Amino acid sequence: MEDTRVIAPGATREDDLAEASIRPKRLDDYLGQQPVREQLKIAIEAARGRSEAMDHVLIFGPPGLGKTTLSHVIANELGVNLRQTSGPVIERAGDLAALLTNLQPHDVLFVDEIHRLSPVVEEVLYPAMEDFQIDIMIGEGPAARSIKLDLPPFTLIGATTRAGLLTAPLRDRFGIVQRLEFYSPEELTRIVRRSAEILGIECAPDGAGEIARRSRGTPRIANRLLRRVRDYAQVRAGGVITREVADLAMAMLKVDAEGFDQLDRRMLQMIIENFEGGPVGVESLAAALSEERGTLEDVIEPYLIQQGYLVRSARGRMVTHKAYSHLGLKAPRRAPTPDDLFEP
Ligand SMILES: Nc1ncnc2c1ncn2[C@@H]1O[C@H](COP(=O)(O)OP(=O)(O)OP(=O)(O)O)[C@@H](O)[C@H]1O
Ligand SMILES: [Mg+2]
Repeated sequence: MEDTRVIAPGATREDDLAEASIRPKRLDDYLGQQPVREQLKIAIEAARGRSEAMDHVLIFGPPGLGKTTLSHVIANELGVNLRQTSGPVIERAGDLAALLTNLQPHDVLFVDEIHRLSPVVEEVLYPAMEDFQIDIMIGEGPAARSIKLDLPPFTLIGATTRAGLLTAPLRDRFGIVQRLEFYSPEELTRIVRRSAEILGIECAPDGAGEIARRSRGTPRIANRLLRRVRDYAQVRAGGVITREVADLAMAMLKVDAEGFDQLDRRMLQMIIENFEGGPVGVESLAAALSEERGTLEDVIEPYLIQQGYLVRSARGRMVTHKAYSHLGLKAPRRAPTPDDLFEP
């Protein structure tokens, strides 16, 4: 996903290049996500101890929280190879068969955007995950027949932005399901300080804290803001990132005190001004903002909801008092609730 917002959680090409050196490779460098790390540590050790392939893992969470990173970390810790592919790339059952039959025993097959697998490919995946077997068709027409192939035992790691997008039978076949949460400012501070050290950036603790607080709970954004603030510090402030320098740089980038940018604010403002604070359906909102529905649901909303600026109900999205005050607006005496739609 190419995006020009400085706080867009999706990866840009610049991110990919810059991230190569700072992306954690071991579990010890994968900061935060304590419960996830603890459970995986045990699963990894157990699999290694038994010399078996580890159970299949499903990782879900908003963009930029570390799904791809964690998959690589798992393979590294298991001491196996990782093959990477993604849901939309596997077009035919044969593509998947080729990937699976080329794995070494205990290897990791990482399928990004696993919710976008085609139904036909998904069917092939079920017996592969369950019994390490696939049925493939040989030949065409009347001579066609299906043969069973044994696969090396492997670990499938699937990543998706929302678990709800997966079909139930696929989801049920993962022994380990992990949800990544937004990072706390403290965790992000540690991530910023680690990245600064690797990149040789001089960053005072309060400077790192300021960057962390404005990173929407997302390591990818934290690392990107670090690079932008570094540029600013270098050109305007003698190279050292202090809190004041971070503040000035962020003002220039139009990232506000909560880490929201114009799109976040536009969305909250739109709900308030055009939809009386909500509830408004996601489709109407997407149309009004000229954004894709998926972008709102996967990228913009999760953090606004987690931070309590927005609530999602069956009737649509509503802003909270917090949103009014953040935008410097006076909230109606009672912020609307779904009950308002019913006659007394
Ligand atoms: N727990 C972590 N500790 C330190 N850095 C992290 C952590 N998680 C992620 N990062 C950093 O954030 C960057 C983005 O993470 P990653 O690419 O794994 O996100 P993702 O969840 O796969 O995103 P997408 O949904 O866009 O694929 C990584 O390159 C890495 O440097
Ligand atoms: Mg990823």
